[in-house]
This record gives sequence, C-alpha cells and structure tokens, in this order.
Amino acid sequence: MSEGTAPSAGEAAAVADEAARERLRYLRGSIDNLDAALVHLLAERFKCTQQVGELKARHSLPPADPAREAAQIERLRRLAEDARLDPGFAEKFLNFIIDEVVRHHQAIADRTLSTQNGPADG
Ligand SMILES: C=C(O[C@@H]1C=C(C(=O)O)C=C[C@H]1O)C(=O)O
Repeated sequence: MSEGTAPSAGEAAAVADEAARERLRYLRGSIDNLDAALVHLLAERFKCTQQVGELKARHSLPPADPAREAAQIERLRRLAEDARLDPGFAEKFLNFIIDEVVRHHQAIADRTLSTQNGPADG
C-alpha cells in the first residue's frame, strides 16, 4: 500500500483476506484444543466404565442397565437444552458411547466366564 493514498480495492481485499485467515487460524486453534479435551475426557470416562465392567463381571451383573441409560439420556437432554446444544444430537452422542461401553462390558463378562470355567475342551 503506498503512503498517503487511499488503498486500492485490491489492497483492501488483501487486508480483509489476511484478517479472515488470521481469524480462521485462531478459531481452529480453539477447535484443536477442544478436540484434545474431548479425547482426554473420553479416555477418563472409559477408564471408569472399564472398572464398572470388571465389577459387574465379578458379581454376575448384566453388562447393560437400560434404566440407568434412560435416566442419563433424560439428564443429558436437559443439560443440552440449557447449553443450547441440539438435545437430539446429545442423545445420539451418548447412545454411541454407551453402545461401545456395553460391548466392552459384554467382552469382559465373556472373558471372566471363560476364565472361571477354564479352557474349553478340544
Ligand atoms: C457404565 C455402566 O454400564 C453401562 C454403560 C453406561 C454408560 O456408559 O454410561 C450406562 C449404563 C450401562 O448400560 C453402568 O451400569 O453404570
């Protein structure tokens, strides 16, 4: 941009483009931080559910607890509404995670049973 003269349309557009690129970089930095936090939160959640799965297997409790799941979904939908997040999305997200947890619990129960019963013959 030359000194003392108004910026040309091209120069103004280039400045606006650079500002937009800087804003995009900034927002993506926050998205990356939030994605990292989500991964860490999920890892901690799975550490807890792993222990729940082992406890259930030791005490012959069923891998899934539909009443508990229904209460969690109800609660999460309310929290989502308060946070202006789509409650349908919150429900789908929680169901996705719970399905994976129940699969793990089933696998732990199967492993525990086969250990208690010893290796199958043949
Ligand atoms: C973790 C549990 O096991 C299952 C998984 C759940 C979850 O991921 O929140 C909830 C209920 C159960 O179906 C539990 O019973 O608390």
